[in-house]
Amino acid sequence: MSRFTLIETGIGGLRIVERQRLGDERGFLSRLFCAEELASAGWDKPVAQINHTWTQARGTVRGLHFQRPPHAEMKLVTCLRGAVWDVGLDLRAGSPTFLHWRAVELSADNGRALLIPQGFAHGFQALTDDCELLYLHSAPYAAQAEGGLSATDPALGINWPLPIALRSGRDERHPGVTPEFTGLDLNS
Ligand SMILES: Cc1cn([C@H]2C[C@H](O)[C@@H](COP(=O)(O)OP(=O)(O)O[C@H]3O[C@H](C)C(=O)[C@H](O)[C@H]3O)O2)c(=O)[nH]c1=O
Repeated sequence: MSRFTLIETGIGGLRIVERQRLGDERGFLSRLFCAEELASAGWDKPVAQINHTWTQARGTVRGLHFQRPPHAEMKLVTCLRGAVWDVGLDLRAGSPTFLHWRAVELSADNGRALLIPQGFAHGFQALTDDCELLYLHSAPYAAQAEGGLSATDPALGINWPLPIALRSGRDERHPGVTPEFTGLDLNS
């Protein structure tokens, strides 16, 4: 009996993962990850790296980040403290939903995760102070393959729910999409 319910987002492979919590008088147990159960969700590689971020201020935006092939990675993003508005953006070359994005609220209360396939950019906005996220990555960090797009690019039209309170200098300097950008070729 799977502990996960997968919800399609309308963008192929980008899925919301609802977790079943097993509660009792002490509290609950929740399964964060299961290779066997999430294979059907498209997580078909070992976990290569696990990251933990803390974002102090409500309104902060991190992203939009991606790794270029052959370092493209899947991410399973879960919020363990506070709440975030989490965005997956399809950058797959030739995808019928190229440059389309979906957002979902992840929170410590709802325990859900966003499963982000290879070829996507990821970003989020903190909806509360003191947000902590746990990231499972299917590929190791490869600084030389890192890419970023502007979270405020009008061509993407991401309607962040709050005024953007803070971004890193690097995130503020990410470019917008250009006509020359045809996406990430996952076969390269
Ligand atoms: C992603 C990553 C970064 N780093 C180093 C690179 C920088 O020296 C420092 C902070 O990196 P950055 O500002 O890119 O981190 P975030 O902006 O918090 O990126 C995070 O938020 C966005 C929304 C994401 O999708 C990233 O995957 C996630 O890591 O950690 C590492 O050492 N390992 C890593 O896996």
